[in-house]
Amino acid sequence: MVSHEDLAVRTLGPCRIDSPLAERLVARETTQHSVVEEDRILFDDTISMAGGRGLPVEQLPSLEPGGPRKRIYFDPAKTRVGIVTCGGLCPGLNDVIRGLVLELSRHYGVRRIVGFRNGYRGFVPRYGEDVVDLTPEVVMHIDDEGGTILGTSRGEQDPDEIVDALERLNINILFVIGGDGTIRGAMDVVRVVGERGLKVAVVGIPKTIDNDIPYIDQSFGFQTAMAEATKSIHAASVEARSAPGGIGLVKLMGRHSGFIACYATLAKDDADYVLIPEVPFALDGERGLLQHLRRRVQERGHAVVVVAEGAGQEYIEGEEPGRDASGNVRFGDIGRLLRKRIVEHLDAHGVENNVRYFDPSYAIRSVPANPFDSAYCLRLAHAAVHAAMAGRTEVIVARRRRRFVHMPMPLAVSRRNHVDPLGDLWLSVLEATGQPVRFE
Ligand SMILES: Nc1ncnc2c1ncn2[C@@H]1O[C@H](COP(=O)(O)OP(=O)(O)OP(=O)(O)O)[C@@H](O)[C@H]1O
Ligand SMILES: O=P(O)(O)OC[C@H]1O[C@](O)(CO)[C@@H](O)[C@@H]1O
Ligand SMILES: [Mg+2]
Repeated sequence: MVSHEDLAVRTLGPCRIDSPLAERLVARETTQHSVVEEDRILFDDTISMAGGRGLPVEQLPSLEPGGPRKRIYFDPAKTRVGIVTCGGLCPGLNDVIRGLVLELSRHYGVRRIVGFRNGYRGFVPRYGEDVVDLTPEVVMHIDDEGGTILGTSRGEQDPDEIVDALERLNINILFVIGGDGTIRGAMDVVRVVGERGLKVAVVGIPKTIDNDIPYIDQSFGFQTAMAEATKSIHAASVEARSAPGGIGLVKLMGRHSGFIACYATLAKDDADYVLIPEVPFALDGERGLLQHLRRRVQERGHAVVVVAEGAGQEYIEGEEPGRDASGNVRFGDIGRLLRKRIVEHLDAHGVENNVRYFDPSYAIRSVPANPFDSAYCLRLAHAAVHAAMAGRTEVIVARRRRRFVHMPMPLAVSRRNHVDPLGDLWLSVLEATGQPVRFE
């Protein structure tokens, strides 16, 4: 259970400098639409959860609100900022970079902003990466493209070498844009910064198309990626309906969390089966997927199956799961295995079949952000700049139940966000597909 202590935000010191944004804050008060800096946002949102703690309201776990402060820690004229993007691509990375640079330069008057190339290796001299000056002119139209203008990478780097680079360049604020691995890396940087007695703020903007960062509303880029995924489901459905015994099979990203598969399915209500890592399924047997699918094809002539890449890994034999440079597990291809097993099963039962396999893979995450995600990225970037200028460190900025908040990095990596097999989302998926609660 998340406690008050888990939500405590670290700061570099007292805020003694008037913020250039202070005038705009004079009339602000806590409302449905804003939370003033003196206020806190309750963590629990049901009476049973909050009441179950048995605490007076002021002692309930609460989050620090995001947003501009009247007084800030860093003197903008003397502040030097670094930005890095790490991990896999996600729609909106360029929007976040652009938002950071524009907010820092236009509203706070920060003049020295650099981008480190290709993730954490951009700090390490032996890779020979250059450092990019990020000005408003450089970033103005980068949101038109997917990817990240800074490049990204996986793979472990020595936090001491990262902090050496921060020291060499006199960086006061580091923005890290990345997923759980990136945030863990940032926590190592914070540790070394502390050991050396430096005053460097490290603020994260969480990035994951898998939507697997806990305690936040959907992560940026998720909506865009999910919308892209619907195109493959639609194509699979068209193919399936246009051939005798047509079966459209779509594999979507989602290593440990099946959010993309679930939401894309709900958005394009064409799928008959959704398989996700969180819900194990039996392939064989009277109540297994294959029998069910065969009956469905015999009755209705076609079917669409959506599978998240991390689902059903226990069926992939003979292949030791590999690891990527960051140590993340590389899964076997559940889509190809399903295709093989479906064809074998239907052939064995003399059922005509035409299986079409779609693997949109990277295509869903390399596109530019849609307008919703672009706006979301910009607002996250604003919140990140406000947090950093106020000396917050080892935090990510996040939106939780539509409020922008500061969340300590340790909490953000304390667990993974999963589709709850007993929760509302999975229930909606079951209702939309009509598939059984379990294949067992
Ligand atoms: N446990 C860890 N401790 C320190 N650094 C880490 C850790 N895990 C990953 N990193 C570093 O963070 C960077 C990005 O990590 P990773 O490749 O796991 O992507 P990610 O940020 O989790 O994003 P994605 O959502 O694409 O998985 C890499 O340089 C990696 O070495
Ligand atoms: O092949 P890459 O670039 O390492 O990334 C693939 C992985 O990255 C993600 O997009 C995010 O972690 C996963 O869904 C996917 O398995
Ligand atoms: Mg990760």
